[in-house]
Amino acid sequence: MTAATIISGKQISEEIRKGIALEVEQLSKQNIRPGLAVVLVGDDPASHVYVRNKEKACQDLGFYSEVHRLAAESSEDEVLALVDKLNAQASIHGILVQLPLPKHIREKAIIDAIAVEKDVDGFHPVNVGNLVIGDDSLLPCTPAGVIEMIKRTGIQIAGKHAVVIGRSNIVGKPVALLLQRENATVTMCHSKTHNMAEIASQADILVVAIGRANMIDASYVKPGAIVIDVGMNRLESGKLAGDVDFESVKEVSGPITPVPGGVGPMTITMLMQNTLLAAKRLNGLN
Ligand SMILES: Nc1nc2c(c(=O)[nH]1)N[C@@H](CN(C=O)c1ccc(C(=O)N[C@@H](CCC(=O)O)C(=O)O)cc1)CN2
Ligand SMILES: [Mg+2]
Repeated sequence: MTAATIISGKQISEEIRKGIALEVEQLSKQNIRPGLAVVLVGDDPASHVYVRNKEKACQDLGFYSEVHRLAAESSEDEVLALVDKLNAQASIHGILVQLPLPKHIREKAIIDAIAVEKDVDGFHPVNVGNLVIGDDSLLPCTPAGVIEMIKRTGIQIAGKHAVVIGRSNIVGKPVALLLQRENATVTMCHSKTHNMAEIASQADILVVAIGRANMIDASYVKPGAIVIDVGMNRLESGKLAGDVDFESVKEVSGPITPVPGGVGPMTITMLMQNTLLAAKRLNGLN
C-alpha cells in the first residue's frame, strides 16, 4: 500500500489566507477594514499563546484588532460590560472571548451576550440554531476547518459514511451537522459507545475529537478512510499528541491530519474568514 497523504493544515491555511488578504485589499477601496476584538480573561499560558497568534494573523492580513487582557479575578459583570461596548463599536465586526474562562464566570452568560452578527466563534445559540436548521450563520471555526480540509482532499463527501467520535458543543456536534449538510451519512460515537472500534472502522470519513491522547489506533480505521484528528493533548513530556495514534493509523488510512500542523492552524484561519464575512455583512455586502 502507498503511504497515506498528510493533510497539512498549515499549507491549506496559507492558501486560504492569501485569498483573505486579497479580499481585504479590495474592501479597503471601500474604506472597510475587518476588525476583530479578542477578550482574554486570566493567565492560562496556552490561551495567551493562541491569542497572540490571532493578533498576529490580524496583523498579517491587514485586519484591525484589539486584544483586551483582563485579570483572572475580573467579575462576570466586567466582562459583560466589555462585550456590550464591543457589540456597539463600529470598528469591530468580530468578537471572540477566549475559552476557557475562569470558573467564577459563566461561559454561557458571556456567549449569549455577544451580538449574533459579531459572533465569529459561532457559539451563540442563535448561530447554533441556524446551523441546525441549515440557515446562513457564522460557523464555529474548528468544525468549519475540518470540513474545508476534507473537501481539499478532493474526495467527495456526499453519500459517504462519516463517523464522528466526540459530542462536544464546540466540535463533535457541529462537525456532525456540517457533514450531514454535505450529504454524508453520519454516525456519532462518544465515551459511552460500546462497540466504538467496530463502528469507527466502517467509516469512509473518521473525525476524532474525544480528548484522549493516541486513543484511536489502526483497529478503528477502515483501509483508505480519511482521518481528521481534532485532539490536542499535552503529554507529560511536553509534547503535543492528537487523539489518533498517527504512526499506526497512517499505515492503513487514506489522507490523514497530523498533530500539530493539522486542524489547529485551520481554527485561526477560519476565524479570520468569519471576521471577513461578518465585516462584509455588517457593511451590507454579501
Ligand atoms: N473562543 C474560543 N476559545 C477556544 C477555541 C476557539 O475556537 N474559540 N479553540 C481552542 C484554542 N484555539 C483557539 O482559540 C486554538 C488552539 C490550538 C491551535 C493550534 O494552532 N494548535 C497548534 C499547536 C499549538 C501548540 O503547540 O500548542 C497545532 O495544532 O498545530 C489554534 C487555536 C480552545 N479555546
Ligand atoms: Mg466528548
